[in-house]
Amino acid sequence: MANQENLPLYDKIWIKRKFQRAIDILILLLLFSLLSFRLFSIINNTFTIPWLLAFSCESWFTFTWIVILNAKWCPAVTKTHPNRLLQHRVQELPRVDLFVTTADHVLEPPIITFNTVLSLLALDYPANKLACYVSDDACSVFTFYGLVEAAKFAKFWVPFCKKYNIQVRAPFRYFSQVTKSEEGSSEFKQEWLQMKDMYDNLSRRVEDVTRNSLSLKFEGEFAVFLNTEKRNHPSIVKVISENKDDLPDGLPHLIYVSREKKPNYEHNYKAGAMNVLTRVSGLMTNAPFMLNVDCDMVVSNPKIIQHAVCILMDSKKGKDVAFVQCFQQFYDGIKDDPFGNQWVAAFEYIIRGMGGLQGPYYGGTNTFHRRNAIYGLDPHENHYGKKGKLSEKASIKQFGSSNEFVKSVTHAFEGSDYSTSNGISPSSFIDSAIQVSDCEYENGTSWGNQMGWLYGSISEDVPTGLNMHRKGWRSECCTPDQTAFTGCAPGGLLTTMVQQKRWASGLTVVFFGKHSPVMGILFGIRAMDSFDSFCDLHYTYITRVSIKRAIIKKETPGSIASGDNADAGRFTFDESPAFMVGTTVLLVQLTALVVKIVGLDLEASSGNGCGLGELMGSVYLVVCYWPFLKGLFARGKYGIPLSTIFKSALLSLIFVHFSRIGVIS
Ligand SMILES: O=c1ccn([C@@H]2O[C@H](COP(=O)(O)OP(=O)(O)O[C@H]3O[C@H](CO)[C@@H](O)[C@H](O)[C@H]3O)[C@@H](O)[C@H]2O)c(=O)[nH]1
Ligand SMILES: [Mn+2]
Repeated sequence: MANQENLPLYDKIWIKRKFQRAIDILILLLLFSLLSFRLFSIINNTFTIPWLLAFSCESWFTFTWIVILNAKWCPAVTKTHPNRLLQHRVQELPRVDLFVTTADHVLEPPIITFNTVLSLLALDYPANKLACYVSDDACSVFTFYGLVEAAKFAKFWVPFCKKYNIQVRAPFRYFSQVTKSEEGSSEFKQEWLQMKDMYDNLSRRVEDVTRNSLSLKFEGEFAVFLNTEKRNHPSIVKVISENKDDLPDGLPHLIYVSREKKPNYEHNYKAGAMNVLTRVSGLMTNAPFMLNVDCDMVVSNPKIIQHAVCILMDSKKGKDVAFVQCFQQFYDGIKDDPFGNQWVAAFEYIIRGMGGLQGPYYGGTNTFHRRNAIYGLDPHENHYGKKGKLSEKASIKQFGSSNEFVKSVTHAFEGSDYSTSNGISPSSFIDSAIQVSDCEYENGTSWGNQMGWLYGSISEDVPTGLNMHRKGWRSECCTPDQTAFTGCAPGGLLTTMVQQKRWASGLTVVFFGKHSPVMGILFGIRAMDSFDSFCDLHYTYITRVSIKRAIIKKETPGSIASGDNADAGRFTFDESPAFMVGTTVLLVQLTALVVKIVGLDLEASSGNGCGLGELMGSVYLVVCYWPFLKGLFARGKYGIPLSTIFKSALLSLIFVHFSRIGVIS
């Protein structure tokens, strides 16, 4: 019998998809024939600008398709074995620091954030190995208040979840799924009612306080928030709760961090926040691994850390893994989502495909990182130690001027656990934590530049992940049967537009920036999206096939609407001109179909008319615009406003009129 100790903690299984390959090749052939058609057409025609644009865009699409094929064609899944981890290595289970970022208490209400935090505090993992750090870029007293209250509730909620092995540990998700305590022992029913009551109380209190700031007194621990402004305030670091006795079945530490902000100081968005959390946690708990989640993600598989740790701790394959990426999955998404916000195809094909190569890209959330990789080591240095010890001067230059922090980096490099087990608790590091959260701390250091989360783009995840792969690190997907994290996908057109626009502009910066993937195409699949959007825009413009996607990337709406939870699963409309385009396209297609069916097809006899191909094209487009078709007949916010329908009808009439004149003449 094999020695259990030597069994791998995870296996990688390559999967074959022959049918998919056949389809992929077919598409490639079609793309090639389109290109040759263009090339031959130039022989008979004059060279025009639209021809050039069409040809360049189609060449780009062909090129990206080839790159995508490369990524898709050796998909792999990882299979983790947490039981092996637990049977033999309980003593050695590593610490994991948990990071949550929030930046706006209006768009990201405290209730959402503290639910994320509660789902993390309730993870199935020894509580004394976990610490949860929340970065608040809004410096919001409401978020802080919510966390303080949530920590009190956690004392009851976490034991309840563990006792009854509840799987969904974010209370708002749990209570929306289990709305009655009908099943289980009478003891369970009683405790369920208590929990529900406490949770309802908690959310009501936090909501009341958020709505009416007067009821909150700026005393005691809240005093520091008096006179702070979102973009102008000193660093605030507060240990909300502490597992002082180092109990595995206690609660993880909970720490609130709001880094210093000053006008005229670049704060570097989420990347800046992540680097501050990295330093504060380095001082306080210094876990070798760090999990980062956005405040709108919740854990839906309480054993996820065990799975991820299997990958990171595997003695053979795990050594050169810098990060483990869990997929983003969504609750309450739109059924048959017209925007593709749930990324189903992307995960299933592209990301799994990359899993068989150097690994998936870093998605920005739901990711476990290796601290030493974030600190800039490459896999070789991590394994064999850094060549020659860094002099004190060099370390300060690289990591900043906190001696305490530099000391913690040395410990991290040596792989030694030095903090709480020696009886030193997080609260003894408050002063140094405040120091490393200051605006000026990073001046002249390597933070955001060669190491940590990289600056220069609002899509910090792309350059940060690329940089890891460039250094030779691998990454792995972690997809246990039970979904690891769930979040809320944008539901409406507006939220989608804002997100896509931000991604496109962020990615464009990456594409042309310092860490540009142009040098390493294979690493750059995601950043290529930026160029895609550029080509999409021009291409849709020339062909007028689907102006919808072009519009999504053109518009610049003012604010992020995050509150479309109420509309979960439904497509909503308003008076925005953005909807006019889709409605017009739909009406034109419908008119074409009616004309064909009723037999008003004047030009058919001239041999110039519409055949089966065009008919199928129109039907296909109508299917693509299904949500709009439903919108034509629905009323209220789920229906297209009458004024929009009227304007679109006018536009399509004009369009149809001129097309017919064009054809007849
Ligand atoms: O100055 C900032 C801006 C944002 N955030 C936080 O960063 C996260 C992501 O920001 P969000 O505005 O929600 O962006 P999304 O487009 O929803 O996020 C996706 O895209 C981002 C950029 O590519 C990634 O960082 C995210 O992880 C990924 O989920 C949220 O928790 C924010 O609170 C900050 O902490 N500080
Ligand atoms: Mn988000």
